[in-house]
Amino acid sequence: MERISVERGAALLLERVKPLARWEKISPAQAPGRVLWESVTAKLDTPPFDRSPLDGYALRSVDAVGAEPEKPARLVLGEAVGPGTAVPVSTGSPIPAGADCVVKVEDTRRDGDAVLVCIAPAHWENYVFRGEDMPVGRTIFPVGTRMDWTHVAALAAQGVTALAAAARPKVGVLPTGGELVPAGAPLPSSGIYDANGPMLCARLQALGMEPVAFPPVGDDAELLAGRVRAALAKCDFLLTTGGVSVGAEDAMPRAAELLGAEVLFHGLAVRPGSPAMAFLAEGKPVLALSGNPFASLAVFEAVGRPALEKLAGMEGALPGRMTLPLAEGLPASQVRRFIRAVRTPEGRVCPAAGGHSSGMVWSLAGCDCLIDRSPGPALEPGSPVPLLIL
Ligand SMILES: Nc1nc2c(c(=O)[nH]1)N[C@H]1C(S)=C(S)[C@@H](COP(=O)(O)OP(=O)(O)OC[C@H]3O[C@@H](n4cnc5c(N)ncnc54)[C@H](O)[C@@H]3O)O[C@H]1N2
Ligand code: MOO
Repeated sequence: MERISVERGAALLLERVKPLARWEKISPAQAPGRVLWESVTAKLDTPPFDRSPLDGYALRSVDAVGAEPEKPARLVLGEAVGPGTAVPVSTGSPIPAGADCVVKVEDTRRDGDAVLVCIAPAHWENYVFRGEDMPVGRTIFPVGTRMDWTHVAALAAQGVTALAAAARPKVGVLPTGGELVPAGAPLPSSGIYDANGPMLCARLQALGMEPVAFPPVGDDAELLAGRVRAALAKCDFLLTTGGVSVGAEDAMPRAAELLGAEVLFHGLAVRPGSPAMAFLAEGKPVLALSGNPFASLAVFEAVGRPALEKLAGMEGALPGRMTLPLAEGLPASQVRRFIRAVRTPEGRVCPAAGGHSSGMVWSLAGCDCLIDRSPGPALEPGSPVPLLIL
């Protein structure tokens, strides 16, 4: 089994995935996690009128040239701004025609029906122009934008009630392994509850995809081939876990053969997750992850996620990457490793507490990144390491 780099594996899968050609109307409230099928263009100027950013007086700056606390400019209060006349305004209210500035209330004193302006305002000072935020016709969010809650205010301010979002990819999740038991069933001796299925479904949900959970299937290649085929009929992309290694019971490579699949790769040069494979069956992509839950998570993030984001209409989107110094040292490694980790408030990265060996899941909880550790000698605390952000 030839092991290829994670990047090569991701590229091989990515090039065989096409964005879905389905879309649907959603409301702004449903926007978080969704991808725009069409650009959103401003239909109205926002703000819709010139407005004051503070409580004070709108006036013509030429009427307060040279004003100082000891030598204030006196302007009569009126309903309209004109030579020598100011109009009281409050934060967010329209600035009356004719004014070219607003003086904040703290920089003024009242004098009967007049206001004493104690500073000389500049032309257009404290003046928010109509359309300054989003002018009519501007593309506010281009096609392919993956929206989150931070996009909602702009949509709402534009009065948007419906927008066209790419359909959420239906991603099947099929855990394999004779030892697996779904939640709620009694646990036989040498059985374990399926952790990968629920974990990957939760991850897909968080990424704005539509998970389709299939019950765990045993290690029989023929049975597995049938279940993969049936699952592919109900989804756009299938994730499986388990059964990809070299053990006699590892049924996935044989199932792929039975399906007449085109294998894209089998074996990645990374730990954990090295036995992962990807193939096309029934014209759809399958990413077969190893059974070890952390291995399945890491390879899903590095290889599966870019392909799924392309399927979802986010062409070229890659998982976020950054580099941070290690909070503690790492031992030497002869192979490339993904290490579950947490970013600290001090701007460092710390391997997760708890066990890291095959099958362990507790230490995954609360992780927010993976350390992408290249092969090499031990690393001192403070050494910069690349991260893949979850
Ligand atoms: N002789 C060799 N043996 C193994 C090799 C190897 O190169 N030579 N590779 C090892 C590696 S690395 C991994 S990873 C596993 C991959 O095999 P599978 O994909 O078939 O994974 P399993 O053996 O089924 O599971 C590994 C581990 O994770 C537990 N597991 C599996 N599925 C789930 C699930 N859905 N929820 C929770 N836990 C799960 C499973 O019980 C095992 O403990 O092969 C190694 N062997
Ligand atoms: O590489 Mo395995 O996927 O150690 O867990």
